[in-house]
Amino acid sequence: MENSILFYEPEAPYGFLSNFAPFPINDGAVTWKTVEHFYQAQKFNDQNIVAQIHHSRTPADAYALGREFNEQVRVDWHQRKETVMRDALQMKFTQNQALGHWLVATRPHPLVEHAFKDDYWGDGGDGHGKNRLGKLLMNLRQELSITPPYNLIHFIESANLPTDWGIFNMHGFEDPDTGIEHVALTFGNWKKDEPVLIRLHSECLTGDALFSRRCDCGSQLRRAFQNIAQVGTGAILYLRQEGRGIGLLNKIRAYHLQDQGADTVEANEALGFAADLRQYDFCRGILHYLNISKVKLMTNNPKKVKALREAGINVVERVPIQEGQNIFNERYLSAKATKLGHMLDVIAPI
Ligand SMILES: Nc1nc2c(ncn2[C@@H]2O[C@H](COP(=O)(O)OP(=O)(O)OP(=O)(O)O)[C@@H](O)[C@H]2O)c(=O)[nH]1
Ligand SMILES: [Zn+2]
Repeated sequence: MENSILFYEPEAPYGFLSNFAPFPINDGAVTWKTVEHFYQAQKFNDQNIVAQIHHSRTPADAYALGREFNEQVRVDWHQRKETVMRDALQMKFTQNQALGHWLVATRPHPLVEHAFKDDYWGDGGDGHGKNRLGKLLMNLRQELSITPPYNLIHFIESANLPTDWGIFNMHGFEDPDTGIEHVALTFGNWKKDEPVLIRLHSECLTGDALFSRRCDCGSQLRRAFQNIAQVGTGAILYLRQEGRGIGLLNKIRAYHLQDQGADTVEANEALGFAADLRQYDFCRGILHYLNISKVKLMTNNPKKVKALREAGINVVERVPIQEGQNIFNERYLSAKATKLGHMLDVIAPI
């Protein structure tokens, strides 16, 4: 089939789809090194054989043991094997969180296990095979693509990003509803339940890229990078929510009104917008992809803490990030403190 994704070797492109790929699964009692270890072991009632397969060093060893004891395969194996494989794939792609997002990202391409020696699970090398593994993966992909958090954001691709504070990993996402692109920058590694230092940073072209002193964004972004580099691990979710969600040109219109005396909230409202249009629920999908469930959030904005908690993210600590106060942004910061509830030690009156 044209534009199919052919996979087989774990080290090759799309190798993460292979049952030999090094992603552990836990069946509630035991952790198995790979899907192949789990699958081969389910063939047998004899617990000695199961133990030998469980401890085998590689998936190839597990596969060979499954062949070696072929005479002792349970009599009902042929009826059971599809259910066993489906359960194994469900565990693999939901317990290894990024994998589920990678699987969904393969849409709409057909998935084919290009296995010359296997015309049941694979395509038999020339397409005559049943490709049952590819079909189970496509069924799971369809299921995940309509299930939170996989349907909140679509992972697209990752790349390295050398910065002034070290080499970060950049992960690109697309909001399936709006098409808006978002970026997450990660540094270092973390375990699943470890609290991670993060920043939800809303895009501010003027502050982040044009060195504006009208706001505190650019200083906060630099501080977020510094803090993460200092700690050694962390993530910056760079959210395309320019202008608190009203966009760049409307923000310039709002600035124009502020040049004539309005404050940052009055200007939004004069343009017919609420003070803050930003939504954060899609961040749950990004944090799920990054395997982050507990955060130390760098923010002065209580709404971001509330939004993440409502999205089921455990905000264990708020880390203040008061940076870049100056004569040009003191009115803006005062308005954020008095009208938007930001936790700022702002010195100047409105
Ligand atoms: N509409 C509007 N948006 C502004 C104005 N000044 C800055 N912004 C936007 O406000 C947002 C600031 O985002 P952040 O710094 O991530 O968040 P915050 O809500 O200030 O809270 P912190 O996390 O404490 O920084 C950016 O999208 C800016 O473009 C303004 O006067 N009007
Ligand atoms: Zn700004």
